[in-house]
Amino acid sequence: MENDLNKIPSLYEWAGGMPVFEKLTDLFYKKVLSDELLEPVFRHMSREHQLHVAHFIAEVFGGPEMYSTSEGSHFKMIQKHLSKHLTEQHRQRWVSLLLETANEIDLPADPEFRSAFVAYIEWGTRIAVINSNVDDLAMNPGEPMPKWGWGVPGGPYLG
Ligand code: HEM
Repeated sequence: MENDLNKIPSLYEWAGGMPVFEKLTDLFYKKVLSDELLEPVFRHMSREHQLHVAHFIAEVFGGPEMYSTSEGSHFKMIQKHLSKHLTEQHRQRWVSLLLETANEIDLPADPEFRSAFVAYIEWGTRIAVINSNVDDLAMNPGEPMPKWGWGVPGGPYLG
């Protein structure tokens, strides 16, 4: 019993599970496709794109292994960004629209969750821009998915 009470939830659980991640990317990519800077980058994205991104982030945050077992892998995700020639301007707009969406869908707004969320988004988007400016990458196709945790705060504030 004591263990249950003391168990620190994953970022995935704290966010509210898969429906929350799917809602986040659904609304986010609607914004992206109405944005004049990002629309040309995403115009040809696959129909599954937004779901795959939801499942990828959910898995990184401790959710089920949906992306890596049936939709892609860390290696395939990295490959999707190669040669896309993304700029810092693209990245900043992407981050800004995602955070705007997070507020609109009431993603948990506590300091601990948001600091972990933003840290991951900063990390992931900066890597996406770096990879998008090369045409090839020496990477092990079996590279495991990244795993993100609560960082310095160590968990949510539970009163
Ligand atoms: C944390 C940051 C990011 C994550 C987790 C992420 C995740 C993903 C994933 C999982 C895919 C593969 C989707 C699929 O399998 O259908 C993908 C593709 C892609 N991403 Fe990202 N991404 C990130 C940042 C960015 C940024 C900042 C941009 C551009 C501003 C970007 C542009 C793209 C594009 C253009 C594709 C290919 C879309 C297509 O043609 O299907 N990504 N991303």
